[in-house]
Amino acid sequence: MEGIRIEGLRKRYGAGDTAVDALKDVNLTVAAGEVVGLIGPSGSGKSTLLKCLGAVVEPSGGRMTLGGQVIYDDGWKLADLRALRRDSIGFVFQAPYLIPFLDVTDNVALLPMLAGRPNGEARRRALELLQALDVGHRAKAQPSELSGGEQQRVSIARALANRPPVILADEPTAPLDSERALAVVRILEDMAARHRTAIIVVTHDEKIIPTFKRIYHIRDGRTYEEAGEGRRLEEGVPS
Ligand SMILES: Nc1ncnc2c1ncn2[C@@H]1O[C@H](COP(=O)(O)OP(=O)(O)OP(=O)(O)O)[C@@H](O)[C@H]1O
Repeated sequence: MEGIRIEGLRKRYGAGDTAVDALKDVNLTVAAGEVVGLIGPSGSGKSTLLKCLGAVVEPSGGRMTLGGQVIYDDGWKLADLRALRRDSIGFVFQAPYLIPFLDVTDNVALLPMLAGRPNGEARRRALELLQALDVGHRAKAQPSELSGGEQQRVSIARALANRPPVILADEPTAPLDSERALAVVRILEDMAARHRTAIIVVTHDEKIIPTFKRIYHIRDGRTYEEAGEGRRLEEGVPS
């Protein structure tokens, strides 16, 4: 399938007496065009799961499919993990991590340029995305001249710049007020639907948790799907 499918994923750090089983049995699917929430207490394995999905950390077993491609099946199935990270996965973090000495357009155009796109084409695409995210008027500004919400929208544009099939967002709304946090989620949902991107949002943020149609909980290295549809259905059931 397109999107993300994770089956029986495991990750053990270290060996012997000091080994830590950070992921014991993770099962999760995100369809192309869908945004799901991932919630879990500190130490439950969220960061480890994102690092495995982002091909930053090697799992110990199980299977992961991204954008229709098996990337891990009891071992990496791709020789070039850097190309996978660059071309297939967009990252959005709690802090926007924009490059301070590049203007907003070049922050977004940088990855496509590194992937070999001509500069003019990469900048045009960057501008389109910035406009779609309502920060087109700030295209020539330096990151330091932007508000926190504007910087986060630029970082979402950057994550979308290579049209990745998958976006991993780690606490993307933590520093934002309610209105801006909800706006970021709406943008992610809109972008997922428009570009058929599968998006996982790791969050503790009570402001945005009720907006997810589907939620996975992770506890002690195991995932559980919450009956998110049920919450909506309950609301819709006449009393
Ligand atoms: N590099 C590592 N070496 C050994 N153990 C690790 C390593 N990274 C994480 N762990 C352990 O794996 C478990 C899961 O950690 P992880 O960072 O994935 O949790 P988390 O849910 O992201 O937590 P938090 O919300 O606090 O960031 C924890 O017990 C942690 O101590």
